[in-house]
Amino acid sequence: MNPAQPVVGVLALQGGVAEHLAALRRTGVTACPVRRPEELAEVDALVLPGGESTTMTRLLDTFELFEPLRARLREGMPAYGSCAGMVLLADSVLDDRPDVRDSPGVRTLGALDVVVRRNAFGRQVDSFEADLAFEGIEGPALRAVFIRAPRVEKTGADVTVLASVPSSGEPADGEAEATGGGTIVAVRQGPVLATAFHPELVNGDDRVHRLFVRMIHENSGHTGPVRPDTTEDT
Ligand SMILES: NC(=O)CC[C@H](N)C(=O)O
Repeated sequence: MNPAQPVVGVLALQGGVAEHLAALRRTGVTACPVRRPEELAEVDALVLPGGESTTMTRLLDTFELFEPLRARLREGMPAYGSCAGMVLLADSVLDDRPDVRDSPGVRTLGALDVVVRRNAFGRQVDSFEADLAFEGIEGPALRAVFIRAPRVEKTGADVTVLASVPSSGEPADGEAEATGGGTIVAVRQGPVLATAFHPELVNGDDRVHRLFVRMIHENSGHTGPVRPDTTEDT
């Protein structure tokens, strides 16, 4: 039995939980915060917001959510991670310090066949905004807000690159090949979506959340409409 609209959870340990809930609700789905394993069991899909991936790793353990969440992802639950959420969904995470091989303190959920580097845009540009072309999203360029953002440095064969920004500095190993020269900032693999930026912070543009809700519908046979793109219902 599939109700017409899915129930979408937002991992509510840290970060822009309220903003993601509001954006999801504007698309027409039921959205609720998830803090406990019982709440995770009730949702059809999950958003992992930004924050600090080391802190979120600790909180996932404290709230006994890490293993149940990894299990749901393995079973194919649709998920969308923004910024630190992208870091957590990755298979493998590199630190911003080039001398450190892996990122200590981050335990990843392994739902995306990508290598992600944390804080990849350097200290001088802790935050910036960019207008992006985004595959699967129509209309004007997407305004993207990056805050101590990660980047994707390698993608597996089943990963689709959805958006890149022009590279500054030296490309990482394999990056030029994967991106045609840009730095990858949004990817999809099956029912899993990730962006290095924060669409929930851009008022009046819910197109990334609408894309995610369409992915949930595709994946699960939910039949209800995704409200069309409009800036009027914000
Ligand atoms: N805005 C964010 O989510 C920042 C992510 C943070 N720099 C991390 O690596 O976890």
